[in-house]
Amino acid sequence: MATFSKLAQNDVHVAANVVHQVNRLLQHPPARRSLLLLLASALIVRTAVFRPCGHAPSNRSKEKSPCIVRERESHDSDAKYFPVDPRARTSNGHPKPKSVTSTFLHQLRALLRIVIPSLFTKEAFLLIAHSCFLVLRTVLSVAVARLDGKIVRDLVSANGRGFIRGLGLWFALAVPSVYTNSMIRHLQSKLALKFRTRMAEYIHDLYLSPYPDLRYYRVPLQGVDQYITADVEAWSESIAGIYGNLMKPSLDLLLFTSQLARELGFRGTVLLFVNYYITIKILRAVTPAFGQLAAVEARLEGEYRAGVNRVARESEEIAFYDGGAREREILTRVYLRLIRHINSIYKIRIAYEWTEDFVIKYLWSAAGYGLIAVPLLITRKHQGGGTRSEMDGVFADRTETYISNRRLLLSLADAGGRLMYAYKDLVEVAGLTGRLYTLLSTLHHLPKLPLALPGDGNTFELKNVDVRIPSGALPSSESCNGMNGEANEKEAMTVHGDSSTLVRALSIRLHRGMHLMITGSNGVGKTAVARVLAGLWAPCGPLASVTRPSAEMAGDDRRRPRPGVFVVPQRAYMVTGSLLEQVIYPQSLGMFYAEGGDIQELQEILEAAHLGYLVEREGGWGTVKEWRDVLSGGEKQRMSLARVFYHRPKFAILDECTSAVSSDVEGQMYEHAKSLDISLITISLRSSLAKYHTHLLTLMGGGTGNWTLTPIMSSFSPAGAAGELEHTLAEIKVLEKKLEEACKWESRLAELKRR
Ligand SMILES: Nc1ncnc2c1ncn2[C@@H]1O[C@H](COP(=O)(O)OP(=O)(O)OP(=O)(O)O)[C@@H](O)[C@H]1O
Repeated sequence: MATFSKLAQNDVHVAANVVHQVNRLLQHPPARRSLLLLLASALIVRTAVFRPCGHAPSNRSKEKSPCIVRERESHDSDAKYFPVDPRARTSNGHPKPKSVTSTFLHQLRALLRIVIPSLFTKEAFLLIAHSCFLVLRTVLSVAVARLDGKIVRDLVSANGRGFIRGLGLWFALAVPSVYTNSMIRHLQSKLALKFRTRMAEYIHDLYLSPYPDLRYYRVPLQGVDQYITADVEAWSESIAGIYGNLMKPSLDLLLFTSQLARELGFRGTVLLFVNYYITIKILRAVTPAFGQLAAVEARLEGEYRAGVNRVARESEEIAFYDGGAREREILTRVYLRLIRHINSIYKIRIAYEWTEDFVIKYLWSAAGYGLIAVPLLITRKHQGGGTRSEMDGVFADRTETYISNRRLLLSLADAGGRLMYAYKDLVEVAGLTGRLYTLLSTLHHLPKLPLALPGDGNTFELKNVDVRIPSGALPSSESCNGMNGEANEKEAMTVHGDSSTLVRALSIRLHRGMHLMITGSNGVGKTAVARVLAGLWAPCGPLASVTRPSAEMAGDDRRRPRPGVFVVPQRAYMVTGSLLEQVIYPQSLGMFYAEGGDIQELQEILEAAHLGYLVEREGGWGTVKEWRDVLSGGEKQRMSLARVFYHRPKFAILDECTSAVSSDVEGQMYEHAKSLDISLITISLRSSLAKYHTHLLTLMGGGTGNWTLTPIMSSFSPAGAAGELEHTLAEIKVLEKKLEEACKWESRLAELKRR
């Protein structure tokens, strides 16, 4: 115990001695106070920021959810910070990278609002802590420079005690110095991660918006995955780094210059600033457009990544076609374009880095020698003469001044170098900022879909709807007009023009219990009608209106809500996850169990979809596989139907989703859906399906936009209904042929008139 207390006393003594010596070293009370203040704040920050690994929160449920679904109002109000600036894009729609301009500052401000929403956030706190450590590091650097001079002075004047004391202080200063350096690195990484999380959450909220009128549908940006993954990461890292990279050398420059100015006098200080000016002029002249180069590199990376993703996604089809060589050729071309660009950046960098090295390392050092020589050679020349000990003292003083100033000048050169690197980084950040801004402004200005009119909740109605192909561009030119008044008129989707109208003035009204089959030849616009019904495409036309059935909340007889509309697309989609999650999609596993999930019910649903064997074959409900590859085409389609049985929507839109299923199984599934009180809207060319429907919508095509809606009489025999459908399809073909001929005659007539 006595030993411990002695050791403790020793520690206290050593610490007191260190503080005393540092105080003496700094000499100036304000500098001393600020150093102590910074050390204290460093310790507080250390405790607040470093959470020991063993101190994980005991109650996981108390953890903040990583997903913030933003309020609708904040989505809308944020849009004003992201105006679409056409000058920020190139002709092919890609963002035009910027140098450090006002556009960059505007874009940066808009993005920083997202990652640091207020001063009372953890991000702001981390930034302040980071700044404190940066200031502390500069103060410590000055102290080290002064101490360096002092140690050499003691050595030259053979002061053994002073030399030993200086060495002790050297180690004492090393402790806060290394601590400060590691904290700066740690805080920078933490800041980058925080920025990334904020930005990723914000983008996820916009990209996969839960609001029906903001629903994600084909963002008109090529390689959107590159923007969301690599660009967000690179931007966060760069922004967190650039702050330290700019602030630290700027602080160093200020502090070292002020320290040096005291030694160099007026003439030396002016020369120092002339040196800065010349350096900036030279380096600005040789700095290439790094921002533009970085943005082009990110775009080419995105194209290469998209190519690899496409091959992975469509691997089986490519293998069937034996298209490996062709795909390799395409990928190689994209890859070589990327590599050529990176190589050209390297080449451009050589000249820049050569100049930068020469100016910062050699020119600055030479200028430094010159500046140090000014007081030594000129100002103090007249100080010669005196006794030997006086001369020794003068030499010791000069050596101390020389060593301190040389260290300060070397640090100054280093700070200058880092500032130049930071400038280069800043220009690169400008490119990334431009790309992220483009993504966010595009997401904020995606054309909103007009909301459906509230009906009685059980009716599906289209009135005077023109079905047109949307351009997918941002709202700028002509738009669909007339839907739900002026507000929607402005916001509705843009269109290519009249030739894009697939169906004109479509009016259909479906009640529960009615089943509609939509037919017509390929490319006539059947799926387009489904898109308008589902709300993915805007209905066009001056008097257009849509009434959609509403969802039914869970009640006594139902554990889960019943959607108004559920669409099964042509291409079966399998989600990442277990077999169970395939059936309940888009519901989550958590929701399934929260509603008292019933596995027996799921098994019955699979039986109804003729997939009862699947659970045993695949090793249970929890099996996770790449279902897209594991299930056959027909199985995937039956799984899609199983989802319909699980959710039991009021209306199900089935877009040719049973084409790979045998007719008898298809029929049984249709009957089962009807027995669950689901009204069917089927898109199909299979005449055998007509018998399960009450109405037939036939799209004429041929550019006319015409359509017919006829009831399928229940008194008809199935064979009769099928016969009627075949007859209709044959008639459509004849009409289409006639229309084609009419077009030819029209152009011939026009030609004759011209003559
Ligand atoms: N996003 C789009 N951009 C441009 N054109 C589109 C778009 N979507 C559909 N089209 C065009 O609209 C037309 C109708 O397409 P749709 O998918 O509705 O046809 P369909 O009747 O369902 O055909 P199929 O029977 O072959 O499935 C087609 O000519 C198609 O090329």
